[in-house]
Amino acid sequence: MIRFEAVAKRHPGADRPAVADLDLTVAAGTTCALIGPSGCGKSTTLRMVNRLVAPDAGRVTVAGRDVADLDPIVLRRGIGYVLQGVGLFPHKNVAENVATVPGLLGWKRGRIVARVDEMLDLVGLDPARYRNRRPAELSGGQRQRVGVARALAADPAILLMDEPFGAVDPVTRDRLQEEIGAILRRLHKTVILVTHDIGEALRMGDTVALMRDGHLVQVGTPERLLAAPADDFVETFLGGMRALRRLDRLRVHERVSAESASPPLPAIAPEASLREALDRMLATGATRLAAGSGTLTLEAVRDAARLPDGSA
Ligand SMILES: Nc1ncnc2c1ncn2[C@@H]1O[C@H](COP(=O)(O)OP(=O)(O)OP(=O)(O)O)[C@@H](O)[C@H]1O
Repeated sequence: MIRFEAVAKRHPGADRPAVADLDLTVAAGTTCALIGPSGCGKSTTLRMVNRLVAPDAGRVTVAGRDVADLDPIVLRRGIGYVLQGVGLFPHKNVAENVATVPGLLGWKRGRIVARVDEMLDLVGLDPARYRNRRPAELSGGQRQRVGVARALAADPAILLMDEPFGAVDPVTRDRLQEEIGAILRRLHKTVILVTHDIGEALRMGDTVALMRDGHLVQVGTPERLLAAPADDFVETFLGGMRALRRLDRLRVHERVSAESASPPLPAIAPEASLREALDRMLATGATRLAAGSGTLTLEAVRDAARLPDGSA
């Protein structure tokens, strides 16, 4: 369990606190998604858990112990940390990257080799194919998978993820959210996930904590936030998500226009959701997709995303 008790932090030279009077509990084995506008204090909150930032007031406890009383090096070895797009050692290969913490912990070589392969399998990378590659020889999504494998290698109880999928394309991001989310649930990890993406927060979070100006505005299950937003700010923040859920429900064939596609366009199955169609458009840069014998336009997807009363 991770607990923030009346935690406050003002960075040196800043005119206002990055985090103010924060109380938050993340139950063992659950994922808490921290979300809110840029600069609201999410990363500062996360970095107080592994002591990259020290609170000015209040305390942060892990499994009941104040992190301020723990040796930061020992503390960090027990916490996996995944960052956006970076963090892999560029001159080390995939296996060496994944082996970092087990190596620091003095594991025997045979155990490390077996663990590296196990972790690569876990995150969906064939060890034989990928273990000797350098990070530069991987796609963005594969790099993020290696980042997760490395963070989990020494089997930490806690994982801190700061915009872990922020640098990958939307289609890959969706897949990573599903797969990594399932792995973390299965392994019963206690996770704090910082994200800008409300879809990611609602998909991966057992609880979602919405912050604004250093304060916690609302915390609860995704269902609770959607059903009973605490105020207009939460409502507005969730508005985008409502539109995406609407696109999830509508099928491409419901919005296709009869005109045939020429010149050749990227194709989408008529049975696919409009959300998938939007992702395809974002990934390919195309504003029109071929769907069966018709065409789906970005305009049609935009129209569909609007709620009947026009509020989204
Ligand atoms: N090292 C620092 N020194 C001074 N001010 C800082 C420092 N780190 C963060 N801040 C300020 O503290 C506030 C909160 O920053 P923080 O990075 O926690 O927000 P965030 O919600 O994670 O933002 P983003 O979503 O843009 O990453 C911001 O106003 C930021 O400018």
